[in-house]
Amino acid sequence: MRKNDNLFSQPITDITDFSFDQNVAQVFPDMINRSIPGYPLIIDNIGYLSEQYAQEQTVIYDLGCATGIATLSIAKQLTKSCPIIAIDNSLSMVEKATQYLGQYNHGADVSIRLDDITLTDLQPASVIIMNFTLQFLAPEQRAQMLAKIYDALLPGGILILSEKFKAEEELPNKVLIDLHHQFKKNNGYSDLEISQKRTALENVMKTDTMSTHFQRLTASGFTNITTWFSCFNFMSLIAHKE
Ligand SMILES: C[S@@+](CC[C@H](N)C(=O)[O-])C[C@H]1O[C@@H](n2cnc3c(N)ncnc32)[C@H](O)[C@@H]1O
Ligand SMILES: O=C(O)C(=O)C[C@]1(C(=O)O)C=C[C@@H](O)C=C1
Repeated sequence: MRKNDNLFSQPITDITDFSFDQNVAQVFPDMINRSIPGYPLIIDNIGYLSEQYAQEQTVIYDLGCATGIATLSIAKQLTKSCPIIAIDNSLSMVEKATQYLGQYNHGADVSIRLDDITLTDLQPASVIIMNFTLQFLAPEQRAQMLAKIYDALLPGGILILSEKFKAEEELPNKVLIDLHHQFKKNNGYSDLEISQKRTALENVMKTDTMSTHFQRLTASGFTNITTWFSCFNFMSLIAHKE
């Protein structure tokens, strides 16, 4: 049963920075489904794209796997013989992911690791997923992370990168934020919940513009960058290594 996210429903006098602690891990599936437009569609297609681009006997990474929702989608759709390695640096998330993946008889070789993705070495891989994870790294760590991913990818490999983004100009940005907030309201979040969570995220989730994403990926060597999903201020793209 999915636990309802009401973490920000009561007035909080001193709002602390958002972190992926036990409280968040408990309600995470509900939180992410009600917060990111098109999340189930993104998850389905991550599984589909992973199966399409996976190369036999190479690794598939899910970096910042949280409770393992994308990992499971990959595991369910994969017909190739590829180990799936899901990594997160939150113990509560890794515990949840282990429990969640354990409930399914998906038949894939999945390992879930507690590790910091900025510090861990990556093995040669054909598919690397970062589904709303890069945005939680410090901005100065992001180019280095992408360079490491690019180095680990085999020719023909792909990165699937999903992010919340900001528009270049103030008014378009406001339009996207308003639409997102309306989406959250339609999913049962109050104005107070929306604003308190926004404050909690302010210091820890610094979003980039689409042009920053494209430029940084291109500078790392990626080609044929395609935004395959976009709704309000959320997007998912696929970037190739030739
Ligand atoms: C928004 S969640 C990702 C959602 C998940 N990928 C999905 O598809 O449901 C971001 C995750 O990244 C993890 N994370 C943030 N920084 C990390 C780091 N340096 N190393 C490993 N995991 C990290 C957090 O613990 C959190 O679980
Ligand atoms: O809830 C919001 O307003 C968000 O910005 C969404 C977002 C994300 O983009 O990852 C932020 C934190 C939670 O992990 C779930 C969703």
